[in-house]
Amino acid sequence: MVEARQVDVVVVGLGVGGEEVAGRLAAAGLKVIGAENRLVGGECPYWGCIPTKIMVRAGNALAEARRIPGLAGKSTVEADWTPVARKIRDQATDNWNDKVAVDRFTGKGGTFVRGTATITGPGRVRVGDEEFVASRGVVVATGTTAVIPKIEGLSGTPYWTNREAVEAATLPESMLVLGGGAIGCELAQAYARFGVQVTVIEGSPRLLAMEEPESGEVAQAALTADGVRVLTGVHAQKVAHDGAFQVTLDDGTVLTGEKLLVATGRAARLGQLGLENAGLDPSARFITTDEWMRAGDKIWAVGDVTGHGAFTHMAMYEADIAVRDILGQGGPVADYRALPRVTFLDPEIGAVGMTEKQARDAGLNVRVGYVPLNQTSRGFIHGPGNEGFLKLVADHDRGVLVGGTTAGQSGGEMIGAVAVAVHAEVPVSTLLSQIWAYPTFHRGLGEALKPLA
Ligand SMILES: Cc1cc2nc3c(=O)[nH]c(=O)nc-3n(C[C@H](O)[C@H](O)[C@H](O)COP(=O)(O)OP(=O)(O)OC[C@H]3O[C@@H](n4cnc5c(N)ncnc54)[C@H](O)[C@@H]3O)c2cc1C
Ligand SMILES: NC(=O)c1ccc[n+]([C@@H]2O[C@H](COP(=O)([O-])OP(=O)(O)OC[C@H]3O[C@@H](n4cnc5c(N)ncnc54)[C@H](O)[C@@H]3O)[C@@H](O)[C@H]2O)c1
Repeated sequence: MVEARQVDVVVVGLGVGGEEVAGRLAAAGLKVIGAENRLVGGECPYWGCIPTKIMVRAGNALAEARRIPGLAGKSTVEADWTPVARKIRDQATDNWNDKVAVDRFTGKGGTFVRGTATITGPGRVRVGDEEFVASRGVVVATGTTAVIPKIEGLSGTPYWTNREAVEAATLPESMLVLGGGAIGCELAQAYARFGVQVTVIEGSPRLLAMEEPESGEVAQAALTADGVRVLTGVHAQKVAHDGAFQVTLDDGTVLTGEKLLVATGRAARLGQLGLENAGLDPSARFITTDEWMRAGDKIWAVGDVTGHGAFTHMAMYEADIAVRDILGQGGPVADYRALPRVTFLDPEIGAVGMTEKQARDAGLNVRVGYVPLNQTSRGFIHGPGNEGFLKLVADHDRGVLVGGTTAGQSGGEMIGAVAVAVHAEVPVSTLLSQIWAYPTFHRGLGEALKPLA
């Protein structure tokens, strides 16, 4: 072991959040060590958001072409995965090579260290043979990895997680998907649109269990329309693999599939990080932070690892707060009231803030506005492909929106308007006096607002 190097900050994990923190601090002139044991950029560019949205975009193009009959003539669609896999490999991920990202960081003046970092004391981090002492502190941004449930026979089989599903150069004939959350649903629809026979097995009574019940219904209808078999309220009891997978459910049904995708959630792996050496609890599910992303003395945490929502925009948001704190720049602190999220199905399901149930459970005087998209002018014009709804949740006592869902064509774009209203606490009365362009999808928000007056 060589003598410990004195630096200003060590960032552990250079995924979305860590890369942002490390790059900005280095650009500001601090002596920054960025440690990453896999690829700089993290899950989002290599196995998450970007490649999966390339798949979704391609699948949506196929679906739209298949809507031409009855709308505009005839179409013959022949799906081909090759350009999708090529774009992911050659353009999006550089064949899973992070040289560009490493250069981006070192170009800002940061020092990059490849390897697994562990915290050895307050402000101290070891990576391989090197030890660093950070005078300002350590930022933990180690993200999450796929949870693999304890199901008899599963371990040891060649099951897939999102990583293998993203890296696939060719598609299987069939795929069983364990878990009907965002990952399971998005990948199920994309694969199905390329001709894969997909079955989704979801343990809870509905898909997208964290969102509005109506969102789960829309997701289930959309997947079913694409030929996906959706099973809810059932659990896998046993998994076997003999070239193909057999999954036995708790009701005795046996399902077979060429591949098995495990998409049953993600977890922060805190046990191996040495958090106890910095006074933090390594057995916790997530790292607890205050409004400045401080987890303790001279230690910050940002991104998935804080448990505030596993989204790239959350990692970027928290990174910005930690950077401002470390540089003493002040500004707004963390505020999670208007957290937006989009499940990239067709139809897209945008959501922000509280669901109706969350608002009721919080004891608010709730009013709800709801409009099916196909009952709006634009929905009528657009069909086929006009499934979805707009739902707004208001705190009637304060006269503001606390949440909303925009499911439908451009649902992920529409949610922006609701997010502004929730974030800025625009009075419902002000929103009701707004002019909404005709005939847009978002004009339906004006209708959904009416019962909230
Ligand atoms: C299939 C999929 C699709 C997704 N789609 C979206 C989407 O459309 N929109 C969206 O907002 N979010 C999406 N997400 C979530 C998004 O990818 C994550 O929220 C985001 O990557 C979190 O960033 P992070 O920096 O917290 O963690 P990560 O990106 O996971 O980065 C953490 C990094 O730390 C490294 N690391 C861990 N431990 C150590 C250690 N001890 N030493 C050194 N390095 C370490 C890891 O290798 C990793 O590179 C998706 C996720 C998945 C899996
Ligand atoms: N578009 C996006 O922003 C996007 C896309 C993908 C992922 N993500 C992020 O990644 C996170 C992880 O995604 P995910 O889909 O893996 O997790 P998730 O927590 O959203 O969904 C996992 C689902 O698996 C089910 N489940 C758990 N164990 C099961 C079992 N043994 N059998 C059957 N079902 C089981 C759960 O009931 C749940 O519905 C998301 O919560 C989200 O924050 C975001």
